Amino acid sequence: MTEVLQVRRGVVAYSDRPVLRGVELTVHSGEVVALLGANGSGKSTLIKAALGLVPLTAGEVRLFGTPLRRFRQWPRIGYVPQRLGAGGGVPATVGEVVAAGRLARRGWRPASASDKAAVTAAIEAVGLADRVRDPVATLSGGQQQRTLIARALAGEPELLILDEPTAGVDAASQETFAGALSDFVAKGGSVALVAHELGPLAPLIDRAVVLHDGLVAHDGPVPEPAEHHAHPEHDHVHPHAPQTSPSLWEAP
Ligand SMILES: Nc1ncnc2c1ncn2[C@@H]1O[C@H](COP(=O)(O)OP(=O)(O)OP(=O)(O)O)[C@@H](O)[C@H]1O
Repeated sequence: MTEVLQVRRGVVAYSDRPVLRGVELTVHSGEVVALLGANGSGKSTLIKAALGLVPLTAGEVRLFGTPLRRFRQWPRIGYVPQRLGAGGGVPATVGEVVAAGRLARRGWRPASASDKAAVTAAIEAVGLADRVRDPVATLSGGQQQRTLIARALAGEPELLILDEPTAGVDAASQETFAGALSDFVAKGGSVALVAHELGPLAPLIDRAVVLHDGLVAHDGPVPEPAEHHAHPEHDHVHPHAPQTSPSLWEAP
Protein backbone atom coordinates (compact mmCIF):
# COMPACT_ATOMS: atom_id res chain seq x y z
CA MET A 1 0.00 0.00 0.00
CA THR A 2 1.28 3.47 -0.82
CA GLU A 3 1.83 5.89 2.01
CA VAL A 4 0.09 9.21 1.53
CA LEU A 5 1.27 10.60 4.86
CA GLN A 6 4.23 9.56 6.93
CA VAL A 7 5.71 11.07 10.04
CA ARG A 8 8.83 9.33 11.33
CA ARG A 9 10.30 9.93 14.77
CA GLY A 10 8.56 13.31 14.81
CA VAL A 11 9.71 15.66 17.55
CA VAL A 12 8.13 19.06 18.13
CA ALA A 13 8.85 21.46 20.96
CA TYR A 14 7.14 24.75 21.72
CA SER A 15 9.71 27.04 23.31
CA ASP A 16 11.84 24.11 24.42
CA ARG A 17 8.90 22.18 25.88
CA PRO A 18 8.65 18.89 23.97
CA VAL A 19 5.10 18.18 22.83
CA LEU A 20 5.85 15.35 20.40
CA ARG A 21 8.70 13.11 21.46
CA GLY A 22 9.33 10.78 18.55
CA VAL A 23 5.96 10.05 16.96
CA GLU A 24 5.27 7.67 14.10
CA LEU A 25 2.19 8.18 11.97
CA THR A 26 1.40 6.57 8.65
CA VAL A 27 -1.72 6.90 6.54
CA HIS A 28 -1.91 4.56 3.58
CA SER A 29 -3.83 5.27 0.43
CA GLY A 30 -7.55 4.68 0.99
CA GLU A 31 -7.23 4.48 4.77
CA VAL A 32 -9.18 6.40 7.40
CA VAL A 33 -7.00 6.94 10.45
CA ALA A 34 -8.32 8.48 13.66
CA LEU A 35 -5.92 10.32 15.93
CA LEU A 36 -7.11 10.01 19.49
CA GLY A 37 -5.76 11.07 22.86
CA ALA A 38 -6.37 13.31 25.83
CA ASN A 39 -6.45 17.09 25.57
CA GLY A 40 -2.94 18.37 25.14
CA SER A 41 -1.50 15.02 24.06
CA GLY A 42 -0.27 16.61 20.82
CA LYS A 43 -2.85 15.55 18.21
CA SER A 44 -3.26 18.96 16.59
CA THR A 45 0.48 19.55 16.77
CA LEU A 46 1.07 16.27 14.95
CA ILE A 47 -1.17 17.13 12.03
CA LYS A 48 0.18 20.67 11.85
CA ALA A 49 3.72 19.25 11.78
CA ALA A 50 2.66 16.83 9.04
CA LEU A 51 1.50 19.82 6.98
CA GLY A 52 4.57 21.93 7.72
CA LEU A 53 2.54 24.44 9.74
CA VAL A 54 4.65 23.72 12.81
CA PRO A 55 8.36 22.94 12.36
CA LEU A 56 9.75 19.56 13.38
CA THR A 57 12.67 19.71 15.77
CA ALA A 58 13.70 16.26 14.59
CA GLY A 59 12.29 13.50 12.46
CA GLU A 60 10.87 13.50 8.99
CA VAL A 61 7.58 13.99 7.16
CA ARG A 62 6.68 12.64 3.74
CA LEU A 63 3.55 13.55 1.80
CA PHE A 64 2.68 11.22 -1.07
CA GLY A 65 6.20 9.86 -0.76
CA THR A 66 7.88 13.26 -1.14
CA PRO A 67 9.82 14.84 1.73
CA LEU A 68 7.83 17.77 3.11
CA ARG A 69 10.46 20.37 2.17
CA ARG A 70 10.14 19.38 -1.49
CA PHE A 71 6.38 18.78 -1.54
CA ARG A 72 4.47 21.25 -3.73
CA GLN A 73 1.31 19.37 -4.67
CA TRP A 74 -0.87 21.04 -2.05
CA PRO A 75 -4.12 20.65 -4.02
CA ARG A 76 -3.83 16.93 -3.25
CA ILE A 77 -4.50 17.73 0.41
CA GLY A 78 -7.57 19.23 2.02
CA TYR A 79 -7.14 20.52 5.57
CA VAL A 80 -9.86 21.58 7.99
CA PRO A 81 -8.29 23.18 11.05
CA GLN A 82 -9.77 23.00 14.51
CA ARG A 83 -12.66 25.34 15.19
CA LEU A 84 -11.81 27.93 12.63
CA GLY A 85 -14.72 30.37 12.54
CA ALA A 86 -16.01 30.16 9.00
CA GLY A 87 -17.81 33.48 9.26
CA GLY A 88 -15.11 35.50 10.92
CA GLY A 89 -17.20 38.65 10.60
CA VAL A 90 -16.86 38.57 6.82
CA PRO A 91 -20.33 38.32 5.28
CA ALA A 92 -19.33 35.52 2.89
CA THR A 93 -21.98 33.10 1.77
CA VAL A 94 -21.72 29.32 1.96
CA GLY A 95 -21.21 29.24 -1.82
CA GLU A 96 -18.36 31.77 -1.65
CA VAL A 97 -16.54 30.03 1.19
CA VAL A 98 -16.76 26.65 -0.54
CA ALA A 99 -15.70 28.13 -3.89
CA ALA A 100 -12.60 29.53 -2.15
CA GLY A 101 -11.59 25.94 -1.48
CA ARG A 102 -11.27 25.43 -5.21
CA LEU A 103 -8.73 28.21 -5.74
CA ALA A 104 -5.61 26.16 -5.07
CA ARG A 105 -6.57 23.70 -7.76
CA ARG A 106 -7.99 26.16 -10.25
CA GLY A 107 -5.31 28.85 -9.88
CA TRP A 108 -6.39 32.32 -10.96
CA ARG A 109 -8.16 31.19 -14.10
CA PRO A 110 -11.86 31.97 -14.24
CA ALA A 111 -13.94 29.13 -12.80
CA SER A 112 -14.53 26.45 -15.40
CA ALA A 113 -17.56 24.17 -15.61
CA SER A 114 -15.65 21.47 -13.72
CA ASP A 115 -14.68 23.97 -10.98
CA LYS A 116 -18.32 24.92 -10.56
CA ALA A 117 -19.39 21.28 -10.60
CA ALA A 118 -16.86 20.41 -7.88
CA VAL A 119 -18.11 23.26 -5.69
CA THR A 120 -21.73 22.22 -6.18
CA ALA A 121 -20.92 18.57 -5.47
CA ALA A 122 -19.06 19.50 -2.28
CA ILE A 123 -21.98 21.60 -1.04
CA GLU A 124 -24.41 18.80 -1.81
CA ALA A 125 -22.19 16.24 -0.12
CA VAL A 126 -22.48 18.07 3.19
CA GLY A 127 -26.22 18.71 2.80
CA LEU A 128 -26.10 22.49 2.44
CA ALA A 129 -27.53 22.90 -1.06
CA ASP A 130 -30.45 24.91 0.30
CA ARG A 131 -28.13 27.33 2.11
CA VAL A 132 -25.73 28.25 -0.73
CA ARG A 133 -26.67 31.92 -0.75
CA ASP A 134 -26.89 32.32 3.01
CA PRO A 135 -24.14 34.15 4.90
CA VAL A 136 -22.09 31.63 6.84
CA ALA A 137 -22.64 33.66 10.00
CA THR A 138 -26.36 32.78 9.91
CA LEU A 139 -25.64 29.03 10.06
CA SER A 140 -25.48 26.81 13.12
CA GLY A 141 -22.07 25.71 14.39
CA GLY A 142 -22.54 22.30 12.81
CA GLN A 143 -23.49 23.82 9.47
CA GLN A 144 -20.48 26.14 9.61
CA GLN A 145 -18.25 23.17 10.23
CA ARG A 146 -19.87 21.39 7.28
CA THR A 147 -19.17 24.49 5.15
CA LEU A 148 -15.48 24.18 5.99
CA ILE A 149 -15.51 20.50 5.15
CA ALA A 150 -17.18 21.30 1.83
CA ARG A 151 -14.49 23.93 1.23
CA ALA A 152 -11.85 21.22 1.64
CA LEU A 153 -13.81 18.76 -0.55
CA ALA A 154 -14.25 21.37 -3.31
CA GLY A 155 -10.54 21.13 -4.07
CA GLU A 156 -11.05 17.42 -4.80
CA PRO A 157 -8.16 16.40 -2.55
CA GLU A 158 -6.83 12.86 -2.29
CA LEU A 159 -6.06 13.22 1.40
CA LEU A 160 -8.31 14.99 3.89
CA ILE A 161 -6.83 16.09 7.19
CA LEU A 162 -9.46 17.09 9.69
CA ASP A 163 -8.91 18.45 13.19
CA GLU A 164 -11.91 17.56 15.34
CA PRO A 165 -14.44 17.83 12.54
CA THR A 166 -17.34 16.87 14.76
CA ALA A 167 -16.47 18.67 18.01
CA GLY A 168 -19.46 20.69 19.15
CA VAL A 169 -21.41 19.66 16.07
CA ASP A 170 -25.09 18.66 16.32
CA ALA A 171 -26.06 15.04 15.73
CA ALA A 172 -27.67 15.68 12.34
CA SER A 173 -24.55 17.43 11.08
CA GLN A 174 -22.39 14.59 12.35
CA GLU A 175 -24.48 12.07 10.41
CA THR A 176 -24.33 14.18 7.25
CA PHE A 177 -20.59 14.56 7.67
CA ALA A 178 -20.14 10.82 8.15
CA GLY A 179 -22.03 10.26 4.88
CA ALA A 180 -19.87 12.80 3.03
CA LEU A 181 -16.72 11.20 4.40
CA SER A 182 -17.93 7.77 3.45
CA ASP A 183 -18.50 8.95 -0.16
CA PHE A 184 -15.05 10.53 -0.20
CA VAL A 185 -13.46 7.27 0.94
CA ALA A 186 -15.54 5.21 -1.50
CA LYS A 187 -13.97 7.26 -4.30
CA GLY A 188 -10.50 6.33 -3.08
CA GLY A 189 -9.79 9.23 -0.71
CA SER A 190 -7.61 8.89 2.40
CA VAL A 191 -8.35 10.57 5.71
CA ALA A 192 -6.53 11.49 8.90
CA LEU A 193 -8.81 12.96 11.51
CA VAL A 194 -8.45 14.10 15.09
CA ALA A 195 -11.41 13.18 17.26
CA HIS A 196 -12.52 13.12 20.84
CA GLU A 197 -15.53 10.94 20.21
CA LEU A 198 -16.04 9.10 16.98
CA GLY A 199 -19.84 8.87 17.11
CA PRO A 200 -21.22 8.13 13.63
CA LEU A 201 -17.67 8.17 12.22
CA ALA A 202 -16.72 4.99 14.10
CA PRO A 203 -17.68 2.53 11.33
CA LEU A 204 -15.49 4.42 8.86
CA ILE A 205 -12.28 4.24 10.88
CA ASP A 206 -9.72 1.67 9.69
CA ARG A 207 -7.12 2.36 12.33
CA ALA A 208 -6.71 4.44 15.46
CA VAL A 209 -3.51 6.07 16.64
CA VAL A 210 -3.66 7.09 20.28
CA LEU A 211 -1.25 9.75 21.48
CA HIS A 212 -0.28 9.92 25.09
CA ASP A 213 2.09 12.50 26.39
CA GLY A 214 3.70 13.13 23.02
CA LEU A 215 4.16 9.46 22.13
CA VAL A 216 2.09 6.89 20.27
CA ALA A 217 0.50 4.68 22.91
CA HIS A 218 -1.52 2.56 20.48
CA ASP A 219 -1.71 2.03 16.74
CA GLY A 220 -4.33 -0.47 15.66
CA PRO A 221 -8.05 -1.14 15.99
CA VAL A 222 -10.21 1.57 17.55
CA PRO A 223 -9.91 1.07 21.32
CA GLU A 224 -12.99 0.97 23.52
CA PRO A 225 -13.81 4.37 24.97
CA ALA A 226 -13.34 4.69 28.73
CA GLU A 227 -16.09 2.89 30.67
CA HIS A 228 -18.41 5.82 31.47
CA HIS A 229 -18.65 6.73 27.83
CA ALA A 230 -19.29 3.25 26.58
CA HIS A 231 -23.05 3.13 27.16
CA PRO A 232 -25.11 3.30 24.01
CA GLU A 233 -27.39 5.95 25.48
CA HIS A 234 -24.38 8.13 26.12
CA ASP A 235 -24.30 9.65 22.68
CA HIS A 236 -23.72 13.26 23.53
CA VAL A 237 -21.30 15.58 21.84
CA HIS A 238 -18.42 17.03 23.78
CA PRO A 239 -17.96 20.60 22.64
CA HIS A 240 -14.31 20.86 23.55
CA ALA A 241 -13.44 19.32 26.83
CA PRO A 242 -11.43 21.49 29.20
CA GLN A 243 -7.74 20.80 29.62
CA THR A 244 -8.39 19.10 32.95
CA SER A 245 -10.78 16.48 31.57
CA PRO A 246 -9.60 12.89 31.67
CA SER A 247 -8.89 11.13 28.44
CA LEU A 248 -11.88 9.50 26.83
CA TRP A 249 -9.45 7.26 25.02
CA GLU A 250 -7.26 5.70 27.61
CA ALA A 251 -4.08 4.26 26.23
CA PRO A 252 -4.48 0.49 26.48
N1 LIG B 1 1.50 27.36 19.53
C1 LIG B 1 1.76 26.81 20.72
N2 LIG B 1 2.68 27.32 21.56
C2 LIG B 1 2.94 26.75 22.75
N3 LIG B 1 2.34 25.63 23.20
C3 LIG B 1 1.42 25.06 22.41
C4 LIG B 1 1.08 25.61 21.13
N4 LIG B 1 0.13 24.82 20.57
C5 LIG B 1 -0.10 23.83 21.45
N5 LIG B 1 0.67 23.97 22.55
C6 LIG B 1 0.72 23.06 23.69
O1 LIG B 1 1.16 21.80 23.22
C7 LIG B 1 0.45 20.74 23.84
C8 LIG B 1 -0.22 19.88 22.77
O2 LIG B 1 -1.21 20.65 22.13
P1 LIG B 1 -2.12 20.09 20.96
O3 LIG B 1 -3.07 21.17 20.58
O4 LIG B 1 -1.26 19.52 19.92
O5 LIG B 1 -2.85 18.91 21.68
P2 LIG B 1 -4.17 18.17 21.30
O6 LIG B 1 -3.92 16.75 21.61
O7 LIG B 1 -4.58 18.52 19.92
O8 LIG B 1 -5.16 18.73 22.34
P3 LIG B 1 -6.68 19.22 22.20
O9 LIG B 1 -7.49 17.99 22.22
O10 LIG B 1 -6.86 20.05 23.42
O11 LIG B 1 -6.79 20.02 20.93
C9 LIG B 1 -0.54 21.39 24.79
O12 LIG B 1 0.03 21.37 26.08
C10 LIG B 1 -0.65 22.80 24.28
O13 LIG B 1 -0.94 23.67 25.32
